[in-house]
Amino acid sequence: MGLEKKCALLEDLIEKCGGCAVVDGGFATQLEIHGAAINDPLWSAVSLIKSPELIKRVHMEYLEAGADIVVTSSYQATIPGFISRGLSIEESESLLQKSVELAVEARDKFWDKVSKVSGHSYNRALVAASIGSYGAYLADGSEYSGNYGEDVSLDKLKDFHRRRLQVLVEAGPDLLAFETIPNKLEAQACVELLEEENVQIPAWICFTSVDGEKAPSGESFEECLEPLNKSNNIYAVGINCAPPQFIENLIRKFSKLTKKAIVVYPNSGEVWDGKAKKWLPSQCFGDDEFEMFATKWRDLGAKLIGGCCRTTPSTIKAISRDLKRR
Ligand SMILES: C[S+](C)CC[C@H](N)C(=O)O
Ligand SMILES: N[C@@H](CCS)C(=O)O
Ligand SMILES: [Zn+2]
Repeated sequence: MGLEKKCALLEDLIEKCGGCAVVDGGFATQLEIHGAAINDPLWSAVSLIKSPELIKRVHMEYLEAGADIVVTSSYQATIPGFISRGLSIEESESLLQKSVELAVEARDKFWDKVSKVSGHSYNRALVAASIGSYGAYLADGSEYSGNYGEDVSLDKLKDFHRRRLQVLVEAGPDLLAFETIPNKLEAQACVELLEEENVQIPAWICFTSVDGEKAPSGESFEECLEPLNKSNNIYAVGINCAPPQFIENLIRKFSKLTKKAIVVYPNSGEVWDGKAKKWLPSQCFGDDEFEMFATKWRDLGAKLIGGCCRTTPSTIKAISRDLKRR
């Protein structure tokens, strides 16, 4: 299936949802709720090695909550990351492939079950392969600073992303989700790579923001979106894992800067301490607040809305209930 047909699948889904599809919530958060130990350089991707069944369970929980799109467990899964754990290249690539398979299996199993129930309100979900930023791989919280150092060039970022992208694409997801991109250079690397590799799967690129105005690097979103707006591979652009109170302003800003669909899936408002590897308490938003926010974000034009870290299936249930109240 070519790029146009895959884009049409996503467009159909958004239409079936009444104009705004629901993305799932914090994947790592739900793993932890089930007791997974992810204080690890591979973070949530450590579960691909240790507990693949749990990954499937978490996908199922988000599907049951009403997610129309599930994001795979590959955010911090990288070939060099797995190799530094003693795995071979072949084993590393097969874990990346597995991340897509687990989500596809969960989606198919769930859809097989609910599609037989008359009057159900679910849609057949799509699977988005997560591609975390270079900063996520560094595991030092630099996805929130954008500070990759002087020696990180466009080519280095493309080299970092290339093989993982090829393997994930080969595994056949419906979408690609570039997550927590903190600067223009990496956004540009991702776009150029999609083109160079002739990828036929629509992608979204989401940035983080720590001030609600700019990318973490200090670059304006006008600059950051410039290479994305020109690309046919990019279906949507937006923000993930930033605090929810920033989102309204950022949707307004993005609507002036792009014709692409807008995707937002903020975290709960807590702040990641990259050194201590834990979430610090901060102004934190619960499910009821997310439900109210979701209506507002939809009315402002967002086409894909969900939650990121520290949100759970109950958050997604609240968002889904709200957005699908027709
Ligand atoms: C989205 S952050 C909470 C993921 C974890 C981070 N890359 C780290 O390893 O510290
Ligand atoms: N999708 C990621 C989080 C991105 S910040 C995960 O939970 O593994
Ligand atoms: Zn997150």
